[in-house]
Amino acid sequence: MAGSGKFFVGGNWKCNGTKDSISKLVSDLNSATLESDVDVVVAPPFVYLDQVKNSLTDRIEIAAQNCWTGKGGAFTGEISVEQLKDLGCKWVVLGHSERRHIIGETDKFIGTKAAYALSQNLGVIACIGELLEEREAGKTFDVCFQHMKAFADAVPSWDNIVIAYEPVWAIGTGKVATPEQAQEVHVAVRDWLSKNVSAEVASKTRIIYGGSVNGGNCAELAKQEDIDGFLVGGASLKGPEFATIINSVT
Ligand SMILES: O=C(COP(=O)(O)O)NO
Repeated sequence: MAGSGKFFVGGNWKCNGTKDSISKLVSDLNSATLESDVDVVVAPPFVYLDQVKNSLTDRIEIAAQNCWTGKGGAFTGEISVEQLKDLGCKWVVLGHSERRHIIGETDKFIGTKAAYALSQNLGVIACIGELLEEREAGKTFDVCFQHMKAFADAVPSWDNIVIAYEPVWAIGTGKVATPEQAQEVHVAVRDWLSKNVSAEVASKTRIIYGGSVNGGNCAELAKQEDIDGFLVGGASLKGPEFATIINSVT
């Protein structure tokens, strides 16, 4: 299991950065003082994974933002799990709403990727979350449970999975979920795991929140019993602020 701390914080850099800006960000992360019981992961764009892995402190693992569904080969433009592991990746983000709603990845396609990644001992940060119109229609739990079922139907084990609840309406908008809104879904997801997988998996699986987390709102969110960390976008591109977020999870 890649990382077994009680808490987990990921930085999803998305399609951002240059060699120079990433060098500065890595330097800021290397000089940060980080809490001990938090597993920390950053997910650079593919093209910077090697640079980051070879310059970042070992205290922080690297993740990919996507992967192919199986072994490499004649799949133009894809990146295989084997290649990601060759670069030192320990995790991969799968099911991110930007890949579901911009790229059009389906639950089944995402599940296939998750199953293969886990079969090769690459940890999976499994993203779930509803659109604003789905929340407004009272379908938040239905959508999140649909995403959970798609992962559960595909994965060989839950040992190396972190669940990231990321309400789509909070991603990149500055409209962070309230601690109560986030906690309500995290509790429901943990209960779903207990009922559909096992009480043990429900208890040990880290469920992290993502969607406009920043240095100002992280502490209130982190106080919630079932928020085990964060998956941070924009604020993870600022080293000192990302360190503040990491250290808020206790
Ligand atoms: O997509 C996100 C969150 O992004 P923001 O923090 O920028 O809302 N994490 O994967």
